[in-house]
Amino acid sequence: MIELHRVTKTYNGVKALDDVSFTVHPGSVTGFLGPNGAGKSTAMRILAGLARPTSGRATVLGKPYAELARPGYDVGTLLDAGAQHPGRTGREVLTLGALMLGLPKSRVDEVLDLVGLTGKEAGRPIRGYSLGMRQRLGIGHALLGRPRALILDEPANGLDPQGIQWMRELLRGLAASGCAVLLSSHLLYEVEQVADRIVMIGAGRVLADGTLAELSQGRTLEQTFLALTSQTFRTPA
Ligand SMILES: Nc1ncnc2c1ncn2[C@@H]1O[C@H](COP(=O)(O)OP(=O)(O)OP(=O)(O)O)[C@@H](O)[C@H]1O
Repeated sequence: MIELHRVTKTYNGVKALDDVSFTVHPGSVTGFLGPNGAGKSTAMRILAGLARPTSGRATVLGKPYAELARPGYDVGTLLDAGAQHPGRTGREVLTLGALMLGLPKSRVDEVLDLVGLTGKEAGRPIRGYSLGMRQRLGIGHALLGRPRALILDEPANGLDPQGIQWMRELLRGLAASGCAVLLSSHLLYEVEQVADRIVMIGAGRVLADGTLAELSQGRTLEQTFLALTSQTFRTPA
């Protein structure tokens, strides 16, 4: 379970998150949607222990990230696919991750296979990777410890249609095995295909939280999104 309970985050007096609560249950893919600057990354960074809430509580499997005894086994995160050192190879990144978790080297090959990176690609420095390859590597890194919760910030960016279909099946499979998946994206059609629940935020506040059917009521997710978020845009003076 991934949970935010009444989380507020203030940067220099500006509320990036304002009393935000939602829950991602085991066995579900929850799409986390909102316009640019709505607060999605801030919420995910707080859940991953990279930022502190100004008030409220953020937990994964019942505990704040910093209190998890085995974080790499409990939660996998992909917050910025570009965050790896460009001089490292994909295999080196995964091997370092596996070493940190005490996993055998064979797990690196399993994960490469899972995310569809070939041995040749894995042996190349990341600076030569396409965005889609970086995303695949980042997803693989998040999955190394077979975590029970996944926090993925825009993982579909840069994936080609086959890659998007692959990710859809991967995330559905992970949810079917009991994983709680929180997935932010601006690709509304894709979210519609993969998510069973949606949390929509705008200007730091939760605008909607429910199943796709509850939110859409016969409309597309895009129509629902535009209707709900239009009030959160500021009109230029
Ligand atoms: N470190 C920071 N310092 C100051 N303000 C910040 C910081 N991080 C985020 N913000 C502000 O918090 C608000 C929410 O930003 P955030 O990156 O969480 O939005 P987002 O929904 O992830 O946007 P996007 O879809 O563009 O990635 C924005 O107004 C942003 O400028």
